[in-house]
Amino acid sequence: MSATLLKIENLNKSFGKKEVLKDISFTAQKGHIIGLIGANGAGKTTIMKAILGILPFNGKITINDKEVSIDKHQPLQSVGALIEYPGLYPYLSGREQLKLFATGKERERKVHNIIDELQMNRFADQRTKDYSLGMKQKLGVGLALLNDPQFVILDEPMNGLDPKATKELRDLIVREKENGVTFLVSSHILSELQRIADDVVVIDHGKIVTSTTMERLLSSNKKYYFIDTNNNKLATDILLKNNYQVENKEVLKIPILDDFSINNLLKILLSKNIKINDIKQQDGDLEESLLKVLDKEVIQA
Ligand SMILES: Nc1ncnc2c1ncn2[C@@H]1O[C@H](COP(=O)(O)OP(=O)(O)OP(=O)(O)O)[C@@H](O)[C@H]1O
Repeated sequence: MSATLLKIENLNKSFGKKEVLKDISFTAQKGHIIGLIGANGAGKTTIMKAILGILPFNGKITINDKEVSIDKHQPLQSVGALIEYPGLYPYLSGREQLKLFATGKERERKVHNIIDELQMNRFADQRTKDYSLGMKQKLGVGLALLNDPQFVILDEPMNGLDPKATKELRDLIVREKENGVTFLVSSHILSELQRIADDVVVIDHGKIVTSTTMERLLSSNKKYYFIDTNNNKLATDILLKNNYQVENKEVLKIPILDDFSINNLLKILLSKNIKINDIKQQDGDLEESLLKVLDKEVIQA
């Protein structure tokens, strides 16, 4: 059996004359967490709706090698999803709604487990009309995970969650992944998914900009030395003359490239009587580099 759970080939979608998805192709391997990253309006929700067969599209989508479309929903039986805002019944409690949607055997156990896992005990018996955005979001995630799905699609699940709830949700996703569940999780904030996603698909204006592993994306992030001296202007001039790159001249910001040697750099500065006040190493801001990639795409488009 193939290790590919989801396969999307040449997915195109227009609303009227507006092309919203342009030739999207990617796969999700079983047991992986795939982060779908893109700014608001990039097309994340539309991709998810296409996978769930709730809108017509051009192209081919398969789950476990079985085709999904607006009128082929059979492969979706083992799929759980939270798309946009969870549709909740305001006068039912969270527990009642979970009971309503629990299927198969052991419904009580499923409801009990999910309330426990998501730490919803405190508010599970309140009517959802009184829930905060974060509580609604948790219940929405609970509904998506309720029936022991093989594949879970979560659209911006961290929306409205405080840092503690965000961490709990991240931990839950990772635990479920360890049980073999596959996830497609969207966010417009890379750092929300940075620690959990195995693979990442970055989309912008309906096109894939990058599709790679999270590890590779992170390793493309530059590292820098930040050096403060008694004369940063002079130190910058000296380093530029010696073919170093210096990105910021207030405090010297020097990218660490392949053949970089901090010893050689310091030797040069010390030989010119420059005094080093401070030196530290730091990773670049991945979010920032990603935005640069996206900006370039926008300019080229
Ligand atoms: N039913 C619709 N009719 C017309 N345009 C639509 C429809 N649904 C989505 N769009 C447009 O498609 C584009 C992609 O929307 P989509 O909701 O997929 O983006 P997104 O990446 O999920 O963004 P967000 O995080 O803001 O939801 C947007 O320009 C949106 O306005």
